[in-house]
Amino acid sequence: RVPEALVHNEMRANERYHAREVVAASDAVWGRLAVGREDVTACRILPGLVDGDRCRLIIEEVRRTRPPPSTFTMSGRNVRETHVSDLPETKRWLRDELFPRLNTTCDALYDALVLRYNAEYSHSHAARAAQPVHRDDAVATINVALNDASEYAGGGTRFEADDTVVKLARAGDALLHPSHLRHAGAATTRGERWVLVAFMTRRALRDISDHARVFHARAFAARQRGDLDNALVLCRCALAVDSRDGELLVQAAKVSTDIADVRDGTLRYRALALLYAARATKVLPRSAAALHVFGLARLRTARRPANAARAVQALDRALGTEGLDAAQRAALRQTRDIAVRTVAFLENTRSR
Ligand SMILES: O=C(O)CCC(=O)C(=O)O
Ligand SMILES: [Fe+2]
Repeated sequence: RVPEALVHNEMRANERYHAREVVAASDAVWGRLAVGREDVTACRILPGLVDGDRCRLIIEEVRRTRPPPSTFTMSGRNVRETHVSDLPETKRWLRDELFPRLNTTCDALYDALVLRYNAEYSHSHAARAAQPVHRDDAVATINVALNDASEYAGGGTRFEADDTVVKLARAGDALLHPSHLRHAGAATTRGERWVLVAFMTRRALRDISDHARVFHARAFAARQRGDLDNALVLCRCALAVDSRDGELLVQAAKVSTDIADVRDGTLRYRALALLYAARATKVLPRSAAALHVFGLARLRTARRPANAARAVQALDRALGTEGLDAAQRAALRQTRDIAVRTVAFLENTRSR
């Protein structure tokens, strides 16, 4: 068990580290704005927040904007986005009208984008008009529908923790959510979906939104340099902030597996890996990475053929997921072969 004091100290160090990081980022944007005092703690739908004429004006401004829209790293080529900093009229309206009206505790706009998901460009799974699961680098995110949901199929904002998709019906409806909640842009499968997304932060970040992401990055770096004990402490810190982050659970399972393999051959860390991996597959039931690490953990703790058979099942499900590349497929097949041989081995030793 990781001592609580250690976790606490890491938390404080992280708070300072992250405050610096986010303040540096928000210094680059549009400056300080006066706002109200209402806290943002959960998702909230704000029907009719913006009027339809404004939505049309924003779309028109994007359409006539040259040079071509900038590229946002979260999205594939099937999602086009334009930074609001390239849209003078929309920027003025957002800063002087919408942002003050939202009355959040945020005192800065970190960034804002107009996104355009077009189903036409979606030829393959990897090129869907979607965004992967992520956190936004901010405290609160406002997402404004710029066109009606009747103009497209699919789409909406998916929240990982409860696997719900929020779809806004009318142009001008909005969704306000804490930026640290892991979410994705669900695939638009027909037509075109337009949204304005604005990321709001606080300059004095006392209630920092994004510890889990920063801890996760530090855990990853610690694991890369072979500092497995620290990697595990950092995973624990991140999980203390967000126990339902699937990618983090995968990472924690990998670190525990590494410790078991490299240093501590006892069942302790293997059991821990299995615990994290099982939780990861609950949060991300269709993730090849989660299923793979679960298969490995299940295999390495298997004492009976039924346990090893469960590893084979998980690996089969991983092999059935969409969007695998050749290397992932080969690694999964290899683990599956070992699992199949382990089932046979355990059956043999038992029958003797
Ligand atoms: O399409 C959506 O609703 C989500 C967009 C989003 O999460 C983002 O741009 O950060
Ligand atoms: Fe987002």
